[in-house]
Formats: sequence, structure tokens, C-alpha cells
Amino acid sequence: MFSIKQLVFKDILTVNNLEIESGKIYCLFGESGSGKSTLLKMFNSMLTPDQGTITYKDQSIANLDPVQLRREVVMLGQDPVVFEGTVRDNLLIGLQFADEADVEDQVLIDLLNDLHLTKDLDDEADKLSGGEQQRLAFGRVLLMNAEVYLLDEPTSALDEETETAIMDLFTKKIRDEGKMAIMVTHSKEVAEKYSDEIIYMNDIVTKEGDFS
Ligand SMILES: Nc1ncnc2c1ncn2[C@@H]1O[C@H](COP(=O)(O)OP(=O)(O)OP(=O)(O)O)[C@@H](O)[C@H]1O
Repeated sequence: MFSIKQLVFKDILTVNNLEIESGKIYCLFGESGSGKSTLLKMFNSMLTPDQGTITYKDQSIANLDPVQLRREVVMLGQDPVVFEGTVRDNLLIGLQFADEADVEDQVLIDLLNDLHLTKDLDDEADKLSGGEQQRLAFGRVLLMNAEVYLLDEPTSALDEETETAIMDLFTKKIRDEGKMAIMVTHSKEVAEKYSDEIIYMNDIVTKEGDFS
């Protein structure tokens, strides 16, 4: 699905070779500052390497329209993005970005229940707590029906019980629909429980310029 060859980004990241297969859930694991978020952003062109190539479905990412790419390869960033407006507005805006039709309120209500988010669709989104906003952003991304989900610490603001519920829901959806995800997490437990493959940053990052 993705292939990275001899990638260099500033003095932050040097990756000789990385292959990511479709239909799997990957976790990126490594110490703080090891470049996990930076690498994640390369997969949908939010950052562009200084050297090297990244291919997606055998095409160089550099040649793909970034807007089109981001409809297929969706990012849920470390800090949840909350738009002005209601909970409903915040869920539907992802569909608008993906150029997909709106869905019925009942679909959104079911999604809020799945996310353990006991809020009304008409509630103002900026009044939600940090953990609630994280789940709202997760819901927006889940609705988008992407091919690939890039998640950066998606449950960092959640208690353990809610984290388990959200991760169970998310990974079931990925597996049922044959999609894939690359997820940054600090939690070894989350990585081991939910991923098919753990990518250890220490294993893939080489010394600058050393591609031997
Ligand atoms: N745009 C940028 N310009 C310069 N340096 C940056 C930029 N983005 C990140 N860095 C630096 O690159 C390094 C890797 O950052 P990154 O956020 O990718 O690490 P991380 O492994 O995700 O860390 P954490 O687990 O703490 O979130 C850090 O030293 C950071 O300060």
C-alpha cells in the first residue's frame, strides 16, 4: 500500500526502507521526539520529504493531488480539530470534505452512542471537554469511509474504559471493511492489543545519510 525508500526529512527523520501492506493495522512506536508524528504526516502529504520517495498504491505521492489523497488517506491529528457550530456540523463537515452525501440524524446519533458521547446533535461543539472533542473528531473521521486511517495518539485524552470502547469499535470497523490504519501510540498495551504489526522507530530510522 505504501512504500518508503531512502527518505530524509530535515535532520529529523531518515528512513531507508519501509513497506506498509494493505488490510492491516500498524502501530508506530518509539520514544518522544523520535519522529512518529512527522512520519505519519508523510503518508498523506501533510509533510513532504526532502529526499527519497513514498509511493501509495504504486504511485509516487509527490505526483498525487493532495486533496484527493487526503480523502482516501484520512488523518486524525494529535489535537482534535473542532469547527465552529454544533456537534452535527462537526460530524457532517468530514463528509462534505470527502464529497460524500450527508447522512440522517439517526446515523449520527448511533455513532455518538458508539463513541460513548452523551451529547445532543444540536449542542455547541466548543463546549465539549477535551476527551469529548477527541471522540467527536474520531466520529467525523469514521464517517468519512476512508481507505487508510492515520491516527496520532487518538485516545490520549480518554480514560481506560472509554479508550477500550473506542479502539474496539474502530478496529472492528477497519477489519470488517478491509481497510487499514497506521496509528501512533505511547501505549505498548494498545499497540500489542490492537495492531497486526508494530513498527519500532528505532528499527527503521537510520543514521543521517546512511542507507547501507
Ligand atoms: N516542522 C518542524 N520543524 C522543525 N522541527 C520539527 C518540526 N516538527 C517536529 N520537529 C521536531 O522533530 C522531532 C520529532 O518530532 P515528532 O513530533 O515527529 O516526534 P514524536 O515521536 O511524534 O514525538 P511525541 O511522541 O512526543 O509526540 C522533534 O524533535 C520535534 O521538535
